[in-house]
Amino acid sequence: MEAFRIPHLPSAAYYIPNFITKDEEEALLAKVYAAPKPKWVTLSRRRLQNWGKYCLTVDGVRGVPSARGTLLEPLPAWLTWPVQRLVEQGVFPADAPANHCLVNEYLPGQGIMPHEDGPFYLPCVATISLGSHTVLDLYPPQEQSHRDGCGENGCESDSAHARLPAASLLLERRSLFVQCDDVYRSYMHGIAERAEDDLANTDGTLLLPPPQAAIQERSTRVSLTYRRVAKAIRSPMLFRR
Ligand SMILES: O=C(O)CCC(=O)C(=O)O
Ligand SMILES: [Fe+2]
Repeated sequence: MEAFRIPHLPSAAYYIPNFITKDEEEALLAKVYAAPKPKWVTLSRRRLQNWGKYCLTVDGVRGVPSARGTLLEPLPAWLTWPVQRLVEQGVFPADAPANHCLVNEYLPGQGIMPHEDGPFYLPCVATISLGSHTVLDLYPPQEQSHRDGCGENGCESDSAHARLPAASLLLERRSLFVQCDDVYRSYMHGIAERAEDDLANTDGTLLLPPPQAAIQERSTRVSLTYRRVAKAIRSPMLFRR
């Protein structure tokens, strides 16, 4: 992985262009869009699918995260081969592979507020981009008191937008982006709500290689974000009284 390390950032962020082939991208997108309608959670700025884990409410039914714990269910087969490739690539160890995947869909003009993914997961997230590039902004650490609401993707911050990103990274379609350890724990990441990106005019450092044209129009992007749930309970039976 060292060969793919992004310079000028703390330990550690990595970028691998063309991590998957065009055929693999097409097959993954077909599966994402073949998922049953109720699998989609529609938020104001994007839609998402949650695979591999679910949480219990105090009543013991599926629902939002709670102190009762996180339960794991196996990832479907179509989301499993990338898990294996991430192990082969050295992103996750073979004895602790990714066991959870959030699938995000962004239409042009949509994004995600600056946030951190939080202690729910081991400090490493691997993102495969499908269908479109995007530009991901990384924001340097800030005071605890500025952290706002917490939800499915971690803790968000409105105030981070007011600051300049430490880096803006071009994530091409079919690429892999990995953030671990210090970057995972202390930086926030977000995607500005834009329909196009002016790659000649970013606030922070832009990841090379530069594309042919400075203005890149976004199309619909689907991201597969693989993580490992830190502490999971494997059997719902534990919750029966
Ligand atoms: O779509 C992306 O690349 C970022 C998604 C993200 O930050 C998340 O799911 O927590
Ligand atoms: Fe995130």
